[in-house]
Amino acid sequence: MTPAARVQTSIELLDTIIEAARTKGAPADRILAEWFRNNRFAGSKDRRAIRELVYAAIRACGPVPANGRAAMLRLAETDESIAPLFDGSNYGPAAIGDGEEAAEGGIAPVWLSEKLAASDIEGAEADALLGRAPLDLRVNTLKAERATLTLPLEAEHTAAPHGLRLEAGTQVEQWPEWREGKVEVQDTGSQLACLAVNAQPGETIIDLCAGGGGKTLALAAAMDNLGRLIASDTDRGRLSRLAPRTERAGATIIETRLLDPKREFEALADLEGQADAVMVDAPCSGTGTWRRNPEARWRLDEAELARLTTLQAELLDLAARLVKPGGRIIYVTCSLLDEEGSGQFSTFLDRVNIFEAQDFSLPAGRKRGNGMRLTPYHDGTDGFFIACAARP
Ligand SMILES: C[S@@+](CC[C@H](N)C(=O)[O-])C[C@H]1O[C@@H](n2cnc3c(N)ncnc32)[C@H](O)[C@@H]1O
Repeated sequence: MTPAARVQTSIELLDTIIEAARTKGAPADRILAEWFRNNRFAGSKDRRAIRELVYAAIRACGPVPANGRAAMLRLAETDESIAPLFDGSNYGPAAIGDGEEAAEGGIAPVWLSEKLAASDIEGAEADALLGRAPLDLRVNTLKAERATLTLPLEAEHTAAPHGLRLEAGTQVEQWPEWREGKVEVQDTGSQLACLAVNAQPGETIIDLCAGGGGKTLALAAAMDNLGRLIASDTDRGRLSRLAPRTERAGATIIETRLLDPKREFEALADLEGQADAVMVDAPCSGTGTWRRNPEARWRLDEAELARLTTLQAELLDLAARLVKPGGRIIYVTCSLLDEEGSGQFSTFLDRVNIFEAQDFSLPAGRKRGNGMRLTPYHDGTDGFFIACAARP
């Protein structure tokens, strides 16, 4: 493909991504993967260039752009190699018209930037939300040790005790060490959230919103495969992805429970007042993970945020019913909005007043309200709020 054709293809893909964000359709990475699958004429260099252009254009725009062309013109304002490719050539984009407007820049739609600023995420902190995430691994201590593991590429140690860092895009899934379950792909922030659980061998721990089980696997390793570890979620598809991962990781103590939305307690009733720890890795706006899916900024609206904060409160209340006396709740959200993080957690402590905030220390992060905050800017991790509530 010519460089101009790559730009035009990226514009068309951006049109699809923008429309999907407006209508809560497929995420950008899936849209790109499908296009690459259906257009085999695009070679690996074309695919890499198109991916770069599409993500750079998404990052360059704050509010939802009118269309892909406006998004690409926004990128052209900072990347001078792009404007000359609007040359009207075969398969290339039409020449830039007089007074043609580029999309608006910024961190996010205005309402969301304001909410972030009110949560002290502005300036360099906000800019870093749209950086590029490295590839972090967790060494699975059920099968290997960071100190002795050799990998095909040299990796640096992260702040997490079993964490390693590689360049974004490293194809670890092709490594024997990944296939043998010695390493898992997991952001350092997620690893530190699991560390805050302080999971011990022999405990009963519920990972209430386990999804595909990234954190469940880290908890199983911390528990040294001893005790009970219940992974629950309302999403059958996500939860079903846990089984092959469990097998690869050699985790033997994980039980999965599929929950019914609004009737979550029913599937967990036998665990009422039984858990040493409940981890609530709550569904959230994901403002801390924009490095990976920057178009998520365009999917969120105030109604969706309100739905999420209500659900988070309900899940905290459910966790409170499951914890035994002397047990703990670990609340985790990959959002940096206080209303999903420190605000949500403080409101919970006031509402269910038998719980007390418990201090804990992590090798990264700073205190925020009754918990800790990790940010891409300060900690080089995804953005997280992590807090612990103890039941006396
Ligand atoms: C932040 S993700 C969890 C990620 C997962 N813990 C991991 O480390 O890979 C939030 C999860 O909450 C789940 N969820 C949404 N509503 C729920 C509910 N009512 N009860 C339990 N889980 C729910 C979603 O399906 C999603 O998998």
